[in-house]
Amino acid sequence: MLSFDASPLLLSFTPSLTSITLVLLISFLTLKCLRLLLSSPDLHLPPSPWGLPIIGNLHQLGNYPHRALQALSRCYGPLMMLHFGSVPVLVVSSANCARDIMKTHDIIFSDRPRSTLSERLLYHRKDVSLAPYGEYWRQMRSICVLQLLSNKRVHSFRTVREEEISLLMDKIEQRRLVDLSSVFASLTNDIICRVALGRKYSDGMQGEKFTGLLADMMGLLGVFNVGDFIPSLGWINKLTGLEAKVKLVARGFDQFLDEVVEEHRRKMEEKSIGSGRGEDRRDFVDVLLDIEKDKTAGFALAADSIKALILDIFAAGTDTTYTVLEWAMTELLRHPRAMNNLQTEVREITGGKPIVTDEDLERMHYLRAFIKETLRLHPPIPLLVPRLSTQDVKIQGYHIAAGTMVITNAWTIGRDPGTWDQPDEFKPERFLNSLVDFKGQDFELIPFGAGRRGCPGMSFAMATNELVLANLVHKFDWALPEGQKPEDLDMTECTGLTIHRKVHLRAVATQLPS
Ligand code: HEM
Repeated sequence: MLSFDASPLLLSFTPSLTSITLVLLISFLTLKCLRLLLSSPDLHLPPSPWGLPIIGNLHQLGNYPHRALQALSRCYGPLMMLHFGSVPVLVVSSANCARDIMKTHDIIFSDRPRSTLSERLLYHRKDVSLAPYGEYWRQMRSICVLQLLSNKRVHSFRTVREEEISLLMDKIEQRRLVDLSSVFASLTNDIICRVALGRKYSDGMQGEKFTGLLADMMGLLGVFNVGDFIPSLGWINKLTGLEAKVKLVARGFDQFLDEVVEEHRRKMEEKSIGSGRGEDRRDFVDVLLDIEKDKTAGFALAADSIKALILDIFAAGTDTTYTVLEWAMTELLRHPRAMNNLQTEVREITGGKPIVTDEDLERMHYLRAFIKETLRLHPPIPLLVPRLSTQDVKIQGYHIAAGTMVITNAWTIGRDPGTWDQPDEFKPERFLNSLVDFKGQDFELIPFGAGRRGCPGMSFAMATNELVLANLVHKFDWALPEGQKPEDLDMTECTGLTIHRKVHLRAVATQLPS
């Protein structure tokens, strides 16, 4: 090791030289202090709860980070700076601050932080949700929107929705006591499978494998990966078997998707698409293979990108949609008056028709208000999807550095007493004479996020949610299983990325005389 003894040098200094050095040193320090003082407004950081060495604030998150962060924001305000290990994390907990991030400075906050586990599952960010902000993301997102999620495309899938909902009604008719959580999960899976892959994958060995893989993937996407925040602890995943599980699921899905793509290629070669199937019968994989083949999109769509897009649609679209249905039915069973209002509206508008259709939905204002209230109190992804700042910026006078991860607590924002009357009460009526919507313009209600990275699947999800709920209350009366009172209904949330019920929702259906 190098050592340096300064004393002989100091002794050799003449007095005048020493004083010059001293003056220089003092001036240097004064200048440094002045610079610090002058620049201090730029370094005005958001308030931070006290953290621990190495782990920072991780110990304060608990099992339900959206709730823990709400409690912290009550002490530290709507903009807090936390540290998850070594990563600075800005937590946003008010509509005004969310507007600053997702509207005023949207472009600065349009990137996503890296997540090792998700990257392995989603083809190293070749999907849309996790792709870094830039040209690749723009192209992938525009393919998803144009080919699958636009209003026009969503409308074109109406037959699929109607057929699947009709099958659901038949299932319920046969059962009486219904595990609503399970039937909603299979319904949303089946709908997405049909529009994305061209057929259902819910039966037989292949179906079992697919649903198992999907459940595993959703679980893994919600796992908190300590190595992303404390790199020195990355080895823990090897020890716990998490890394092996991620590899297994990623490989399993890759094989499954290879088979799906192969099946589509074969059919294309047999010319079954051009001749036998009409334009609107083509599924998402067909469209992606067309883009790959004729390169009209102006860029090459690689095989991994195709698989990543398909996987993204399942990861982003299934659990979220069924979670809304699950909480909506939970709240209906807890609030008989709301159930009565909804049934009255649906039955009046639908008249004697056997099923509710898309046209009827347009006039169902209570249904819309009811779903908004469900999304306000139970946003399926309460902390949205994290963003990453790409440059230094000032938000509400605070300095936010480039590379800061941003978490927006939609759950807390939805329960802000400054915005809502009796914010913890379930009152759909609050939306009846209100223009507030969840489309990303009103920051007090942002279950789908907002701005450039806002959810492109909103219309797709709402088309299913509205039609399912309307049909369920149109055809059946609903009650809790015998002996269970509405006030006793277990409301425990599960942990993870998408917050659905911990305990499956079961209810008794009684068919109305037609
Ligand atoms: C009720 C159902 C849904 C909810 C609550 C929901 C919520 C969200 C949220 C919070 C984000 C992040 C937004 C942001 O960063 O500002 C997001 C992104 C996304 N969602 Fe949804 N989503 C739902 C349904 C769907 C469906 C059905 C699909 C597709 C079939 C979908 C596809 C996507 C995609 C691809 C992204 C990534 C967008 C990007 O990063 O550019 N979502 N969603």
